[in-house]
Amino acid sequence: MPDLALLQGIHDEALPLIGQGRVADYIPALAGVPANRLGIAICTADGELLGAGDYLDPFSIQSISKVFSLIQAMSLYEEQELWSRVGKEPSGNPFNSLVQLEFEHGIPRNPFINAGALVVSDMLQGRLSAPKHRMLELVRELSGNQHIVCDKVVARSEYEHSARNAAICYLMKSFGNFHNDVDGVMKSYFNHCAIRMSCADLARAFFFLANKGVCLGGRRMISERQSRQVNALLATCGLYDGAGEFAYRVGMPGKSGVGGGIVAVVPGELSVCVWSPELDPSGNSLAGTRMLELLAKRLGRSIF
Ligand SMILES: NC(=O)CC[C@H](N)C(=O)O
Repeated sequence: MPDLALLQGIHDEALPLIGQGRVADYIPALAGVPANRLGIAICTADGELLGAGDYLDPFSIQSISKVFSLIQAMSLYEEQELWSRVGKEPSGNPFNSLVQLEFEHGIPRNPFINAGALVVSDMLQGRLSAPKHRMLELVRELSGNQHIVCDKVVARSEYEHSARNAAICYLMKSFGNFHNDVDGVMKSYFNHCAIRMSCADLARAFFFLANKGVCLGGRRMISERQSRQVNALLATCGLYDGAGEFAYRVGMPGKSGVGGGIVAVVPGELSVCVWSPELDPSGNSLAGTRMLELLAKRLGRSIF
């Protein structure tokens, strides 16, 4: 069982890695985040929360929001309709790559790269009257924290530097796989990415994937089968072109974001979130991955 001493030890061991990665700078508002932050929080099967380091500091969740968007789409669309517009395969390419999309006729490889999440956001736009608000409601319910908000400065900064994401949307539109106004969908997508949550919030929010689809508050968010499906996609596609390396080193379904957060789950046992803003070349938190690797090793856990 994880305890505070274990988490503190993992935190202290990863601390010297700070300085070896790079804070994301392609979104100017993110570049200003202090690089020396390091936090870890675990939510155990009985709902208890343990944390070490900066685990209560909110940060930009970025691509971690792609998991929340996917589960919204899974409850609004038939399985067949959803998966006819986005694939279930690892991309092996950077998260914001365009090349594969051209070859594959505008169908993104999976929902956890930008193209896939933008298609999912397009689908949500078609069914939800206030997508930004609904997302906040969802993360507040999942984490049990009513104070979670979106950072408008980060959302604006992303919008002002959105050429590549816009190109992805228009390329998909040219193939008939994007139906709504590009600007409107991108604004929702950036608002989702700019939500601020702490390791404690995210560890609690991902509890449902360790608990067969039922969240901490007791509500069923997705079916048990869907929960297994999401975990399978996270294990194969959650870390962009670093998914294989992450599976090898950590062995848990996980999702990273360029804000430096990574969430992971051991089904039936725990959900965990680590945060450290400096990233490796694939855009995954460098010290964060190390903390998860140490956790998996110390607890002797892996889904493989
Ligand atoms: N990998 C990420 O976290 C990317 C999310 C970021 N908001 C983007 O669209 O580029």
